[in-house]
Amino acid sequence: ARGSRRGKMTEAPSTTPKVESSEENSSEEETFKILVTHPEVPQEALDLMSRGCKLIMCESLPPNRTEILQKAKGVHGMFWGSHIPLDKEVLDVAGPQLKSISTMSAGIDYVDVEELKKRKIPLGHTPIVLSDAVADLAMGLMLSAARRFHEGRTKIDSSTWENYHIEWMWGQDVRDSTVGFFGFGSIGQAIAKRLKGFDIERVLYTTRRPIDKKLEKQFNAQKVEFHELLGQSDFLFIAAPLTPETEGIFNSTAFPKMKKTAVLINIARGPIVNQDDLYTALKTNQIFSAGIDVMNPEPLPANDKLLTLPNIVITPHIGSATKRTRTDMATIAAHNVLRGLVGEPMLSPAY
Ligand SMILES: O=CC(=O)O
Repeated sequence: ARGSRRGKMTEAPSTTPKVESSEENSSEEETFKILVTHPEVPQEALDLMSRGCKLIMCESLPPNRTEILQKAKGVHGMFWGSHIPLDKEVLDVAGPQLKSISTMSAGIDYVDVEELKKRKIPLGHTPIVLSDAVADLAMGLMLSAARRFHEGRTKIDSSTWENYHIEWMWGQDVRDSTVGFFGFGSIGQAIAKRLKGFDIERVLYTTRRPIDKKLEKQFNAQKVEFHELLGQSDFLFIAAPLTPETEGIFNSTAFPKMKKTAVLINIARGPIVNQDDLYTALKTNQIFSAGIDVMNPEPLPANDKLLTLPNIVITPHIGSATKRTRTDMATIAAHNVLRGLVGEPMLSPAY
């Protein structure tokens, strides 16, 4: 079911989760306990999990590591609804009966995956289902950075609407452009699909995973080296996971290789970009503009220097923030946890 985008996400595991127990009628101990690390998990997901299991709900907002650690002891499953590090300490506190975890996110950079693998604990996450929502936002960031929405608003606010200048507020055309993707997975492809209506010239990409030749053809996409992606893209989307290899790769070495007219869009993870270097690149017009939904740190302090720049559009990490998408993510995560508890393959396993 990996890759399923709609419909299939409501498949329940074939058996009702039950703890194997030698004693009859020891109902308390026989019920699987699932830690839910966030108090606002959509009800649909809670209803699914509470059918056969006991939910241990965390109540703090923002989610609080101390509370999570206090409540983790003895649970069999974890619905990890917060981006708090899921590491060895959490697993040690929980204990050896822990057998199933799912995040409610596509990115799992805050999870110690090696530690989970070592303990043979299956991990689920929720990619694919959010790709359309994230791609919608990416298109918004692209257009608003290319056509200077943020700066335009400040011109109105400050009564400096000077459209008597012929060259006033000129932006970048999307038509006939070369669009580059740093990472061309489900989100990158959803963006490329949307771009089909914009008469772009071609698509370039770099990726860890090989891309199906059919997909390359469908998007008229060509795999290139990173330096070519930088040098040739008019619009460059960052749509890759944060890993040791991608961390800080957009830096003071990369930006000067980009076109002065280039627009950079980041809907992946903030630390893939060296933010001080991005500031300099925008301030000194090494690149034209940027649109970012992710940054470092999050939340971004209100006095961050990035916010002083006219040529950046910033949204507060809302790529998947629609009712339907978040509800679907929660539902899939719940199924992941339930399936892991009964030893069935998760809907969207992380490994
Ligand atoms: O950033 C959001 C996610 O990884 O789902």
